Amino acid sequence: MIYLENISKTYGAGANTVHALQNVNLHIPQGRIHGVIGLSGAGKSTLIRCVNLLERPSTGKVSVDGQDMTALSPQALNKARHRIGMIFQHFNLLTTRTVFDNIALPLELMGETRSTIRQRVEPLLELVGLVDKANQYPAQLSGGQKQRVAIARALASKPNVLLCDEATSALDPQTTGSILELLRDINKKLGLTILLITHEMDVVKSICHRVSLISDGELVEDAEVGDFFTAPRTQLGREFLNDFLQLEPPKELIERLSPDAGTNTHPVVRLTFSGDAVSTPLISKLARECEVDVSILQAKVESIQDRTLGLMIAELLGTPQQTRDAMAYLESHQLQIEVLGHVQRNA
Ligand SMILES: Nc1ncnc2c1ncn2[C@@H]1O[C@H](COP(=O)(O)OP(=O)(O)OP(=O)(O)O)[C@@H](O)[C@H]1O
Repeated sequence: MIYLENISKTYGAGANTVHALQNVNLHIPQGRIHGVIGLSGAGKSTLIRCVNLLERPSTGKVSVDGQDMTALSPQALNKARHRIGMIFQHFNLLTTRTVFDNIALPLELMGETRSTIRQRVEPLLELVGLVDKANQYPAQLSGGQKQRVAIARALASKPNVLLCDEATSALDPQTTGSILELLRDINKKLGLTILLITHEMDVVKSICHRVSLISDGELVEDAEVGDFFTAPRTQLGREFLNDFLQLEPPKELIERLSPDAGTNTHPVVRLTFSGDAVSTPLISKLARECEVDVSILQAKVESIQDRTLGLMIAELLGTPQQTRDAMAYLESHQLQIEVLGHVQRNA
């Protein structure tokens, strides 16, 4: 449905050149909800704006629904954009128009008659739960209601793709939840393909099927959400995950952590379990079989779509040989182990 092939985007020139996107390849099949995450300035907005050519890529090809967007004439591009709705962080509603008239705007621009417009807008008001607000103005609405109007407006021209540019970033967590619920509902009911960019892992966890991680203009991960949350492949992916899970060693322990293993130290490890490992009593088995003591400092279990993810920060207490055996044992049971550092025994 959406294909980005070798997309690069450069802003400025000479010493001011910014490589906002570099050789990005991405395929989003029809009916999927795809999230793109990344740090501020990574290139997320540029990426999403390249899909409907609000930004024209410097090189590469963008196809949506079988159409090569980069090859279209201005008129044909305008028409193709009717099939691609977009919503924004700050809603972008016209303050002088009522809710009804905001939703009607794209249809007016398409030259539809008043009766066609009414027939189209009324079910959309129903879909987004704003029938009773039809004659109100944006200033009279909450942030969540404004975003509902923006969603209805984006759907007015019957698009088959919806682009969401940080659509929930200006909303409180509860309202975010209700907007995500609405997007999920629309995705199911209308079979709409949704591409969203966000810096919030919660958003990805809640509604995305697949996620891409972008860093300095490059796509560094692209995975099903369950896989990304259970086994991110890059350091940045792990940092996003750790921020989301908020599983860091206690502060006083961080201060005592040394990167080097000494003769009288033991390792502090972060363990990530998924699949069968979550429901297996591995830690007690580990203690018995490798004769190490395991001191659990923090632990958490998360459900991500159909997967369960367990996380733990623990100290492994034993002789150097015993702790090596323990780590080999854990690895052989498909746990991911990250050694956070070493602390002095009896410290
Ligand atoms: N019109 C522009 N002219 C020059 N540089 C730009 C322009 N738009 C974006 N950039 C630069 O391109 C890079 C990517 O920006 P972009 O807005 O796509 O990132 P982002 O991941 O969406 O960031 P944020 O989360 O902060 O919105 C940044 O270095 C930014 O400064």
